[in-house]
Amino acid sequence: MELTKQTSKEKMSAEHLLLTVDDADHQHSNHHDRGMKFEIRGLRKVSEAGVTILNGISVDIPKGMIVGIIGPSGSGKSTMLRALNRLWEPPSDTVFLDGHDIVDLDVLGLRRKVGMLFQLPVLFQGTVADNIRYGPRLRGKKLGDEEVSKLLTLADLDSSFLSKTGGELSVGQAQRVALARTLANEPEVLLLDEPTSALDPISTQNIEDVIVKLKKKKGMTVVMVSHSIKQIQRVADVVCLLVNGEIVEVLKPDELSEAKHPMAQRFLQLSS
Ligand SMILES: Nc1ncnc2c1ncn2[C@@H]1O[C@H](COP(=O)(O)OP(=O)(O)OP(=O)(O)O)[C@@H](O)[C@H]1O
Repeated sequence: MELTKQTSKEKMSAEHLLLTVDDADHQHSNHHDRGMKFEIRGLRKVSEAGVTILNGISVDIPKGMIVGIIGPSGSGKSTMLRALNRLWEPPSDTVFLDGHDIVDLDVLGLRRKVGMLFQLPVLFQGTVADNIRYGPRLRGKKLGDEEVSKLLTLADLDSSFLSKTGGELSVGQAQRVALARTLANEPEVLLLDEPTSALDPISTQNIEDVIVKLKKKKGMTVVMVSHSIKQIQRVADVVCLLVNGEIVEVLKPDELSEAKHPMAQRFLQLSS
């Protein structure tokens, strides 16, 4: 994968950060039946108290890529992520999905296309199968047992989980059910807000494997907030460093040690 090389200063002053992808695997795969791109342009958020939370973020999130978002606590990572499916409503003309301003899209349709997974899974009452059938049922589609099992397999769980309830699952298993439930909506993009921070290393690896598989086999676009530099290095194709509501660096995972911004360097030193 080649990203257009820019100096840090050029990056900071660029109106937007354009990632040019030249990824042989990305371009020549036949499996890419999912994935949409986001363009974020000058995204700002100021709190009611006048505090700047996002300070004009501009970045492209290309189709079929895993984009990692890292940065210190309170830097605006979750706020940025939540703008992408309008859990926080961004201003018009700032977030575009395949060229469409997302505030003009039907919000439920947007959230089907742009699925989200949080730090802690919250399962609905009923069985695992009920949870997975929930989203499609809202659209009048009844998933058969085979389809439900396939979704479970995709999330690395076997059919023995179908009849279990939330209380019978570990947090890691529940997170995989939450992932299967999101995948039941056939999303094109996955937003992941620290999806493994409550999980043990094995469950973390399971989720990471599924995320990478979804990108490779389905061409899913993934935006992942993580506090773990190592995780981002394992999973992401490109990393955005967010400091004080601004993207100060866009790097390949193996270039993270070359981050120039002082806050970014400090964060990276403390995290590694
Ligand atoms: N609705 C809101 N009103 C006021 N302040 C907010 C609101 N939402 C977020 N903030 C503040 O904005 C800043 C960024 O929050 P955000 O949760 O996006 O950061 P983060 O980088 O995801 O942090 P963490 O890594 O701790 O989860 C924080 O200082 C937070 O307190």
